[in-house]
Amino acid sequence: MRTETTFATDLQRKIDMKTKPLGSLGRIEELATQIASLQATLTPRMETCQLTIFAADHGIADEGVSAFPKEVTRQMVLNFLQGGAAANVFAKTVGAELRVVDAGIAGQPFDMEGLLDRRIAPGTQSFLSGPAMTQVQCEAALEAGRDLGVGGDWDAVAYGEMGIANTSSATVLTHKLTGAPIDAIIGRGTGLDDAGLARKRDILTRASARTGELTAIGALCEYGGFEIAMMAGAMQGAAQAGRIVIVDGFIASSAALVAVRMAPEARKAMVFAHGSAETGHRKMMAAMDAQPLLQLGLRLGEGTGALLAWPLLRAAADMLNEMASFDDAGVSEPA
Ligand SMILES: Cc1cc2ncn([C@H]3O[C@H](COP(=O)(O)O)[C@@H](O)[C@H]3O)c2cc1C
Ligand SMILES: O=C(O)c1cccnc1
Repeated sequence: MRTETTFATDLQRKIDMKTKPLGSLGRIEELATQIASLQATLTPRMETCQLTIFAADHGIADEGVSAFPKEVTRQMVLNFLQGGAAANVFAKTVGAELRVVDAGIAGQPFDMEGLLDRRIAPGTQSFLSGPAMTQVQCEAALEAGRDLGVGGDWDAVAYGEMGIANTSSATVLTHKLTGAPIDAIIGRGTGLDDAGLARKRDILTRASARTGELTAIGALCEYGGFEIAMMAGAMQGAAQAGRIVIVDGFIASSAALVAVRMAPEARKAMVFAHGSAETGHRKMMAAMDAQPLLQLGLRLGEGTGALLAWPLLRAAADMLNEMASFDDAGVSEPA
């Protein structure tokens, strides 16, 4: 049996013998190394990708922390099901599958084809005055996520979200899990003006003062959302199944942070797609020692950035599998 070190040496040698100057494919070489190591093969498969969008509502939305009303969560889910959102369009562009999960949208359950029902409750409670969810709800959301993450036969999975006010959840979660001040993490989300941002800052500061230091699951119960908890569970499940997890922007990264704090091994499966325009995203990246692949100024969520990064993963695997070596091509090695 191949030991871990000979595998790593063989893999590096395979990359270095390709017809290119040493290291000249930069981050693509790093990606190839990550993918091949995760799949434990020198010929990894990276052909199929599925994006799951988790949708849920947030009690904290009623405090006026978003530029948009709560109903938009539900309206956007209809838009996903009709194929009209940015995530639908990009999924088509890059050849990825898309599915949508109701993790806890406010109001009555939908009865619509194409929507997976994993509803925990019709939205969380406002975390200004008490926990967003009970421990039982939190564990149910994590478990439903793990099930969804483990299932399927995709080479890579991407996770996105829809939930008005979920940048507020992501902000307080990151504050609690990294210790970075709220001020260094908070942003305008869907586009708050100065007065709106001041209000969001006040609400989140007061909400965060309710509790002291928290464990990852404790922070998730207090300040999370059902879509964030389910996403964190899905990331753990997919990582456990040895599948690449493409992490989207600000909200998805807060779920990744929760997942990694609960199960550090999950980090190995994660590829961070892009640097969100929401400033606090940098704190999350630093906390997970991650360098996002793309810088596109995105601040949408839905998994849009994750989808755009998917072709880079395919390119990395194709490089390993299809590119000629100096020997194959009869190209001279460096003098
Ligand atoms: C039309 C529309 C489509 C979206 N798609 C994703 N988001 C993004 O914005 C929300 C988070 O920002 P905040 O915390 O400021 O509410 C989430 O639903 C996120 O997915 C959207 C927001 C809107 C308005
Ligand atoms: O980066 C993101 O995922 C993001 C930022 C702002 C609003 N919604 C999503």
